[in-house]
Amino acid sequence: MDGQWSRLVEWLGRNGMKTGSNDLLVRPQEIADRGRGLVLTQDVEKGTPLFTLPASVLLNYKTLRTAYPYLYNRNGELEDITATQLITLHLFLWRPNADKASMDELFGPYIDVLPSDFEWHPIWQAAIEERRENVPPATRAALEKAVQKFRADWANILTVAERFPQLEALGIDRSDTGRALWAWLNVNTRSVYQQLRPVKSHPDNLSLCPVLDFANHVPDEGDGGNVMTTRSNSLTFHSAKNHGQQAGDEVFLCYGPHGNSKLYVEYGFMTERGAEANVDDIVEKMLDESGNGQVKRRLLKRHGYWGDWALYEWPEIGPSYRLLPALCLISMGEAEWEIAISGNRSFKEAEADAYLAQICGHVIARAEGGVGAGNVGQLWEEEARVAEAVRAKLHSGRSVW
Ligand SMILES: C[S@@+](CC[C@H](N)C(=O)[O-])C[C@H]1O[C@@H](n2cnc3c(N)ncnc32)[C@H](O)[C@@H]1O
Repeated sequence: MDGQWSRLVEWLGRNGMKTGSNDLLVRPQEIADRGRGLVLTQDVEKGTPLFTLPASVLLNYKTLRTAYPYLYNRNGELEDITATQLITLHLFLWRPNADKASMDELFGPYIDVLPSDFEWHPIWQAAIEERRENVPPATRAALEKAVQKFRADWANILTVAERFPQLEALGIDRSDTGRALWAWLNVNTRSVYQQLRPVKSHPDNLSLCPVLDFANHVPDEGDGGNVMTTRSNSLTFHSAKNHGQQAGDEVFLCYGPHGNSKLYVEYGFMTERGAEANVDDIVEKMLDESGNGQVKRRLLKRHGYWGDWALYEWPEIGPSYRLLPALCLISMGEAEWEIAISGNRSFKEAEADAYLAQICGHVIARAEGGVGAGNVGQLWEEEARVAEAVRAKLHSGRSVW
């Protein structure tokens, strides 16, 4: 890593980044159970700028334009391929072979420090090894969705490659799905949101960022550093705003307010913070069995209360609030429910409590059969724990809504 890091810093310097000891205040280091992480090279106050990446060293659809100009329209936007797919294609083409350096003239020294494999990642195990762990239903559904997303992205990359002789000439090995997934997982586990297009929510708003992508996740936003971008698309990483830190301390980034199921599926790791259990499958079944299932489904969708029903341990023990209208619809007439949802009548919480207790029972029972090692075991254990906690709160007579 030392040699690769020196080459990366040298490349960053050549491309306009300030890399002096007072400009770049971090270096990568192996951290137990987290792979590599970023550590401080000196003591810092809270909110200190740790480094600035100029726009030219960020790997995104804008900086790839010189390599694939024929994929862009007159306004400089991608036409037939998404940013995720284009970056995946670029990494696929320039993945280093064995111990050799990447031959990419644009981003070679950066591509050299990307992870050498993702064989430990659940999406890899599902998509390449056809291996499915026995995980809770919502985690399984999310995993299948991610595998489908990868397959669709790879299929479109190949379709585009066929249409453009310039791409075909680069010699894409269509059968090398593992190489494609290596590239795709790099994008999906390491890119950060960066607004590159006028529309904030556009899916092409993402960049792979050298150095920053060594930062590991921390659940509390205030314990992680802050990413600030400028109009010229350069990016500065500031240390945590909650506290100062000392030389040798790890600096983190909060990847978002994600529960362990999402962290497991998307990033392949979990934290110790706050168990949760998604109960979509159980509630769907209860609604169907209560009669008029299709009408109830449409009603909940129309009012934005369909799905994403969960039990939480953090920041407070209880169900997601959106579960209340869904559970009330099990026993209420549709007309009566519409009056309640419009705010003109309140929901009957006592009835919802009874259904919630049933749901907790289901979660606890299914977790008994769901054993597994490591992360998988932890997912099941957390489901049971949160369901027991919610049930205990119900039994104590405290309101859970
Ligand atoms: C953006 S990279 C961070 C750098 C990475 N550790 C490396 O070695 O290159 C994201 C990956 O780091 C690991 N990771 C991040 N935060 C973690 C944490 N809090 N605990 C364990 N692993 C973590 C996961 O493998 C995740 O997919």
